Parts: sequence; C-alpha cells; structure tokens
Amino acid sequence: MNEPLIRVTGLTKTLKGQDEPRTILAGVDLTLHSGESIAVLGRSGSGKSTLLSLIGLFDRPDGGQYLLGERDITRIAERKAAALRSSEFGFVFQRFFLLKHLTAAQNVAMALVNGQGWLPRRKRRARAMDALDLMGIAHLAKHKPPRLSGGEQQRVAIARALVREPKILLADEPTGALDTDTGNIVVEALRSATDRGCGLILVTHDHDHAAKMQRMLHLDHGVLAPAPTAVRA
Ligand SMILES: Nc1ncnc2c1ncn2[C@@H]1O[C@H](COP(=O)(O)OP(=O)(O)OP(=O)(O)O)[C@@H](O)[C@H]1O
Repeated sequence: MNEPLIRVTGLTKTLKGQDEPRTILAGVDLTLHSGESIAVLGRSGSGKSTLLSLIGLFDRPDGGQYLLGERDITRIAERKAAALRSSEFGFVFQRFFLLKHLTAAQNVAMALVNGQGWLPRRKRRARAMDALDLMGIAHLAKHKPPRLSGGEQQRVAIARALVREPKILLADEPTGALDTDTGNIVVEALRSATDRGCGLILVTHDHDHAAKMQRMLHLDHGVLAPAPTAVRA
C-alpha cells in the first residue's frame, strides 16, 4: 500500500472545564491511506467529534503524535494549521452551512476565493461545475439552497469540500439531518471521492452507512478498535 496520509498514535485529549478534568481520548491510534475510507462509530459523547476536530487541526491533542505524511504536526501553530486546513482537508458537517443568497455553483466556487493561489472567476466557475458534476447535481448549479432538498444541499456542501481537491475528507455525521434513502445517496457521494485518491473519515451513528466504508472503527472509552459488525452506534 502507498504511504499513509495520516498517522495518529497514542492521541490523548482531556477536557478541563469547571468540573473534574475528563479524559475523552485515551490513546487513539489511526492510520489513513490515500483512497481509503474509514467509518468511526461510537455512542453519543464518546469523543468522535473531538477526535475529528484534532485530525482536522481545529484543536491540538495533549499527548501522542500526529503525522501528516512525513510531517509531525502534533503541536502545529494555528497560522500553519489554518493553511493546512484549507490546502489538505475538506470538511462536511451535519449542517450544510450554505449561503442562501448564492447559487449552488457560487457556493462551491466561493471555496476557491480564499484558497492559496488566485484563480480567475471563469476557472473558479469551471472547477465548481466539475465538482457539482461529480456529485451528480450539475443540473442544479443555478439553484439557490432554499430550492434544494436536504440531500441536494449536502451534495453541494460536499462539492464545496472537494473543489479544492483535498487529500483528506472529514465528515461529521453528514447524514444526521437526512432520511435513510437520501443519506445513502450522500454516503455514496462521499465514498466516490475516494475513487480519486481522497482519504475519507466518516463519523456516523448509522451502522449501514458505516458498513459502506472499507474499515469500521468503534470509539469506546477513549480508544479506537475495529467495530464488531453487529455493533449499533
Ligand atoms: N468544549 C467542550 N467543553 C467541555 N466538554 C466538551 C466540549 N466539547 C465536547 N465536550 C464533551 O466531550 C465529550 C465528547 O464529545 P464529542 O462531541 O466529541 O462526542 P461525540 O462522540 O461526537 O458525540 P455525538 O455522537 O453526540 O456527537 C462529551 O461528553 C461532551 O459533552
């Protein structure tokens, strides 16, 4: 297999609020390769979103090591983390965070405005159309979000995440607001990104969606382990 995109070893995170400190992650090991899809299951509050926020560089671990390719980014400073977030990662959340007054194509093209390197408007639009086409919704390019269904809006959000051609796609309960059939379409759309070499981590409560990934992991008591196929999150 090719070099890992991500290697996380012994990752720990303790949250210190007003109450007693609580260890959420107690030594997480995770390796993600190019083109690989991994589902992370686990009961509510088990720390799945916390883990994704560490991997997506929104937060830093207390201990352990995080390698992005060969580069140790365990304690990366925020300014460099922000640059990596936009160049290496794509994010999809339960809420779509689309701008209502812009068309689907404009929402996707917006992701190219603040990235590295300047692209002329025509090229941004062409790339946005390609991303929408990949999601099977090019025909909806001129529609604004209020005219789109939940599943269509989520596919616009995935196109927006993919338009910068990230190496890693992180999806945190992207089907949480969708019915089962629509959720299936969205999960397939996410999985299809791995055909082009993207690594995908999908956090989900839905065991059927998780089963569509190459590997299923279960977060329990702060550690990740292969999920028994019968487990329901
Ligand atoms: N900023 C914070 N301050 C204090 N506690 C927090 C904070 N963020 C998360 N937590 C707590 O950390 C634990 C893990 O939360 P997290 O959101 O990672 O779990 P999860 O597995 O994603 O849950 P769910 O499936 O319900 O989304 C929870 O008990 C949560 O209440």
